[in-house]
Amino acid sequence: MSASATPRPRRFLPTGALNGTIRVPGDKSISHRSIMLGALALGETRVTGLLEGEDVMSTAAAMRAMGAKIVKTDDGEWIINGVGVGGLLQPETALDMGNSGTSTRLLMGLVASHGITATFVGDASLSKRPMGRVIDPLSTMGADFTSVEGRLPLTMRGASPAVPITYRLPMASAQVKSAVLLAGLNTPGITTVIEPVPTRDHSERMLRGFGANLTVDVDEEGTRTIQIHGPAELKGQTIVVPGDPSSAAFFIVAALTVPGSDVLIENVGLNPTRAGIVTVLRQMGGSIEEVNPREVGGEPVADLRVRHSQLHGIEVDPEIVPSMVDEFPVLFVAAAQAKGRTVTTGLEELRVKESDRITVMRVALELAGANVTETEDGLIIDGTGGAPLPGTSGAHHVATHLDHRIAMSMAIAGLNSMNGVAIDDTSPIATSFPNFEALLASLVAR
Ligand SMILES: O=C(O)C1=C[C@@H](OP(=O)(O)O)[C@@H](O)[C@H](O)C1
Ligand SMILES: C=C(OP(=O)(O)O)C(=O)O
Repeated sequence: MSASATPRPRRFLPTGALNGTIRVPGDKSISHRSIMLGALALGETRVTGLLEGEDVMSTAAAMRAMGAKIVKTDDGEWIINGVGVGGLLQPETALDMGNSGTSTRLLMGLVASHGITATFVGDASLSKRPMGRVIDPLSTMGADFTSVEGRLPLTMRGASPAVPITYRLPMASAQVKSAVLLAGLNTPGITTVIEPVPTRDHSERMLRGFGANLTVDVDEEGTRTIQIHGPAELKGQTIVVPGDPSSAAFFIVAALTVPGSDVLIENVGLNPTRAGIVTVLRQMGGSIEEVNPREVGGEPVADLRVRHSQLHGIEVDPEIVPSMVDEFPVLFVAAAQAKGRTVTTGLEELRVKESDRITVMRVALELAGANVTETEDGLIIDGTGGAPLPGTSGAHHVATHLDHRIAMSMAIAGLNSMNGVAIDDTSPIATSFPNFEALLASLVAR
């Protein structure tokens, strides 16, 4: 059981209606990539709206350790001066990835085609997560790894020159796809990733935006073939990071489930490869209105007006899973308060996130009085029909296992409950959403 050095327990009490306007922080996936590509580009990259969560700061520290100059100005803009593709320096000490799978796997891709050696370390949660999924293709490209069973701590020696490969993804993972494409940046020739099931496409969009020669072909079955020509030359860009739909999801579910709520969430990224949660919650009867749709930083964005709604259970189509892979914990919270049964399948990837999100959410929701059955690849949830959940009682605390999404999901479960929901540790929330508790407080009537 993993816990922070100084855990911060908290009981999230019933709030009454949530009302007001909030703006969620920048998208975590886009923030990581803007720092990585800025650090590899020639010239200056300017980023506004960067998520300043711990995960993204781990990426920034690693890119600094490999030679990039990264500073934040007084007005909140981030300025990155890159080293150029091929120019990464050997880090003098181990790269501390904290809790961040995205930092680890994407940076392993970058190091794989540079002639440097790097050691990756992480916290107790990250040290349990499988890295074999990137070690396999990157070894074929010529990188060499030392690890115990493909887990952190791990040392890798990049290949120079690396060998271009054609790699068919064995699981739906944007991190694996991105690791191979990023390795392809400094690999002479054409590196190809074949993606049978589409996953978030921020890497492809941003690599093109920085000037890489990258093509995407989609066949009649929907299989995507992505090719990058290396070595690439990237040029510094100006980037505006849209708000994170994965962070917005907590407040969408809060507003839908707490009676009387009416909340406007501004600037939410709605890239179709990320917006599955909005589709599914609408299928469940949720009132989510898109206001002022527009484009920010090459990504579709809108403000979302969300009103309390009577939700009903559905069978969630497994095909939509990759476009909402991080939103299932909070979807389970919505399902626990819906009318009737919600069935989810095809969620095997949830078992290898910061925690096993299927088992951990089953245990957490049961502790809060919900009716949940665990299957091999999902949960079946019989909802209350809108009535408040009992909540956790006495000294019982939900165990979050160093997983920010478990902590935030169960915080939201507390808002429409009888006793509130007590959580063992809120500190992991800072990995992706440092002002989550402050934004929640701002929506509660005083
Ligand atoms: O590429 C990314 O930025 C991410 C991809 C997803 O992971 P997988 O690729 O492991 O599915 C997601 O869960 C993670 O939060 C961020
Ligand atoms: C899975 C997640 O992130 P990562 O893989 O970067 O740790 C997440 O943010 O839910």
